Order: sequence, then C-alpha cells, then structure tokens
Amino acid sequence: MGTVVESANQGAVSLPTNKKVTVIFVLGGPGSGKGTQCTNIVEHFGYTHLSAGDLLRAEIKSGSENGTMISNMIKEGKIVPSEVTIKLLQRAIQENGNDKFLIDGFPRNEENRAAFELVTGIEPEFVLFFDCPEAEMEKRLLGRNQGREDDNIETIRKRFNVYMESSLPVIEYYNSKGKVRKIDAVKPVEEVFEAVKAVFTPANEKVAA
Ligand SMILES: Nc1ncnc2c1ncn2[C@@H]1O[C@H](COP(=O)(O)OP(=O)(O)OP(=O)(O)O)[C@@H](O)[C@H]1O
Ligand SMILES: Nc1ccn([C@@H]2O[C@H](COP(=O)(O)O)[C@@H](O)[C@H]2O)c(=O)n1
Repeated sequence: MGTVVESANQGAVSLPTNKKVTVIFVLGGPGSGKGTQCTNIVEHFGYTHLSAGDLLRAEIKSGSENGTMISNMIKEGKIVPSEVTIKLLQRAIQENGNDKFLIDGFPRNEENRAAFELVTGIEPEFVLFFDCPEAEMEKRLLGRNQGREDDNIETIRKRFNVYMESSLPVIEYYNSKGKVRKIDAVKPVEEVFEAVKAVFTPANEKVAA
C-alpha cells in the first residue's frame, strides 16, 4: 500500500504530483545497527536508504546557512528542528526515482513525527525497531572509528538520554498502533539480518524450517 504525497508540501520541497511512496521508519538507539542493516535491506529488497543523520552531515559539508547550527546540535546530541530535517528528507525522496524508502533515524521525537506526517501526508508502512542494550550500543559506538564528532563518551551519553526521553515515546506511539516490528539487535550482524529478512518476506513466501 503506497501513500499519495501530492497533498501537503507546505512551502517546503514539492513532491511530484501523484508520486506514491512506501516508507519504513528504521528506529533504535544510537549504535543499535540501523545503518548496517539498512545496507543489507537495500541489497536484498530494493529500497533506497535515507539516513537523517547522513543528510544532516551532508548539509553541514555543503556549506549551507544551517551548517553551523546543525553541527552544534550534533555535537551536543540534540535533535535538529524538524523543518530542517524534513526538507532534506523531502528533497531526497523527490530526487530519487525509487518509490520505496527506508528512513533511518527519523522520527527522533514527537515533533519530528507529527511534522513529517503533516507536511508530507506520509504514514509509515511499519517501523523496524532495533532493540539493543545500552552497554552493547556504547561498545559499538566507541569502536566505530568513522571519525564522527559525536562518537565520544560524553556525547554518546547525551544521545542515550535523548533516545530514552524523546525517541522511545515515538516507538511506543507506533507500537500502540500495531506498527512496530521489533528485532533483537544484540546478536551478530548476520543473525540480526535473518530476523530482518523475516519481516520483509511476505508470509506466503516463507519456507518452513
Ligand atoms: N549486530 C552487530 N554486532 C556487532 N557490531 C555491529 C552490529 N551491527 C552493527 N555493528 C557495528 O556497530 C557500529 C554501529 O553500527 P551502525 O552504524 O549500523 O549503527 P546505527 O544504529 O546506524 O548508529 P547511529 O544511530 O549512531 O548512526 C558499527 O561499527 C557497526 O559495524
Ligand atoms: N531525525 C534526526 C536524526 C539525527 N539528528 C542529529 O544527528 C545526529 C546523528 O544521527 P544518527 O542517526 O546518524 O546517529 C543525532 O544525534 C542528532 O543530533 C537529528 O537531529 N534528527
């Protein structure tokens, strides 16, 4: 089931009339493995991966007028105002020929969630939730080694607080609507992907073990 997104582009980036898109939100704590598994899903199931964090980091690099503000928010583990992130997501959807998207790391709070729905008219097909204990996430982030300014213990703790206070309630909201597909993300990458595959494979295509 797709969603028509012709309706509500209120002054932001217009989406092509009648473009129907399927959106899956990919949520979970920092370092739970969202990006890693999105890469696998893209390869196997033909989705386009849009990471809100990557789009914000690219916006900083582009020399945008919002760059300094975004950079400061990321260093503090804070959530960037929704209108900024939503414009980037809308543009990425518009510019892409695909019609099915994994939106990774968004919505991060209630404001993100409500504003995205209002502006785009898009409701997610479902929410893929990577559930991982904090100690494991901390270990992974400290070992990630990608030069990210927010992968230091001070910012990691702030990101965990924001996750608990602002992002978990969004997951609970979608859970109350029956939309959450929860994955045990503490296992090795390959085992986590087996669980992910089961979510994406239609019931009539599943082979009995
Ligand atoms: N199942 C796993 N077991 C062990 N390490 C993993 C697993 N999944 C991912 N990793 C590693 O943990 C680190 C964080 O993974 P990844 O970047 O996918 O997380 P993320 O949820 O996208 O993080 P963030 O929200 O901070 O962007 C990476 O170095 C990745 O290689
Ligand atoms: N919806 C979002 C997503 C991310 N941010 C900011 O980017 C940081 C890194 O995000 P990752 O998903 O790549 O870990 C995050 O800590 C926020 O500062 C945001 O503001 N809004």
